[in-house]
Amino acid sequence: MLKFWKKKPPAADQATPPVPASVAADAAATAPAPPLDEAAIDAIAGGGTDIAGADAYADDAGGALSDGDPADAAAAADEDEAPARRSWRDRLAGSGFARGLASIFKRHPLLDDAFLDELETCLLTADVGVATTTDLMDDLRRRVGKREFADAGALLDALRADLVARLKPVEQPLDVGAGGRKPFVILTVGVNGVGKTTTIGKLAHRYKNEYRSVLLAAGDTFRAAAVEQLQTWGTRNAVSVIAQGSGADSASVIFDALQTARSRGTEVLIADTAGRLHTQAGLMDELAKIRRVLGKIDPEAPHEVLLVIDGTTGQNAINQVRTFREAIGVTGLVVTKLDGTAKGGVVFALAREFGLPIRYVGLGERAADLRVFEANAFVDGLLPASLGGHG
Ligand SMILES: Nc1nc2c(ncn2[C@@H]2O[C@H](COP(=O)(O)OP(=O)(O)OP(=O)(O)O)[C@@H](O)[C@H]2O)c(=O)[nH]1
Repeated sequence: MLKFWKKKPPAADQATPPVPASVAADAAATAPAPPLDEAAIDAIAGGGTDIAGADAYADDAGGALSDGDPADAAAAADEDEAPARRSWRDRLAGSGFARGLASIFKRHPLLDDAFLDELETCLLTADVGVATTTDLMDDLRRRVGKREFADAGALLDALRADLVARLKPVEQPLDVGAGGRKPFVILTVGVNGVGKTTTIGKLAHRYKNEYRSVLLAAGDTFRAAAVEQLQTWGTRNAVSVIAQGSGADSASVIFDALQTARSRGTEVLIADTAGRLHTQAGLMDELAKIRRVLGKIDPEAPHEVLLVIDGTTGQNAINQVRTFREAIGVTGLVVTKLDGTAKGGVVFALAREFGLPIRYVGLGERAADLRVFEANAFVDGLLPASLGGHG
């Protein structure tokens, strides 16, 4: 039994945020489109019709196709790149995990029981999860018992190696050029407020910087501000956004966007969806509908279903992955908000529980703060750089 439980129960799972009850009226410049008629889509898709003029199509569909101003995009890029890119350590230093570990190694020069107990508590409170913590601590206690470590520095090296080994299997970057799919369709899903729209903006920035053509689909038709937010990212990065009025059918918007992307030869299509609690069966069904209608144009689409997880969520993230995986099938994860006060340990819990690729992590709000997940950099960012004479 873990010693931690004898002292203090773990924090209760953080509740997921509520669904927004209303949408801002001013964002709905166009009337909501009627719900998507899947029979009509069969007719379009079956006929293999491609759209001749994407702009005209978007307008006809009551959509707003906002092309970004390259000058704005350049300014945004300057703004994002101007200060030197901050290191992983810099970004993760504020996390509960990093601060806890730094403090333990500073206060305990000796590898005694007090040190090991505190380390165990730190892992658990940082949301690493009971199973992983048990594994890790059993191994460290055994090796300390055998006097395998000459000093705290040697134990730190062992801890680093163990943590990296746990994350290496999920270090699988997303290759949007894979298989020559055009467009490569990314569908982003997740509960409310986890950072889906922001992540899409950052991805658009990243792919544009890789000289890829990108189109965004404003499929979050529930929260009007999400459409504006996406259009702002689109403008900043000179990326078109396909949108319809608020309350429009999400599947219809994303279907339009895929048609448009195909007709333009766009390389990457990224679709936003409304935040939904994993307990809302109706909204979860909507995701299945999106997959169905995309499949009518391209049976393999979406090529990536990215589930965005808020890094501060704690163990509730496990339930979210489970439910979204059942509803739509998840192929990759993005863990956001690992900067600031996030505990960070949930990344280890997710890796152990699901083994799903962690494609990106969010280390801040700026475009350049979305990083391709790297196990070594992440673990090094959490662990103390040096033991300041205690090693
Ligand atoms: N510090 C930090 N903030 C982030 C990060 N990613 C997103 N955010 C912030 O999180 C908040 C919510 O982000 P959104 O992109 O609106 O979240 P969403 O999932 O689209 O929200 P809904 O549409 O309501 O479901 C915003 O204030 C973002 O700036 C990150 O990696 N770090």
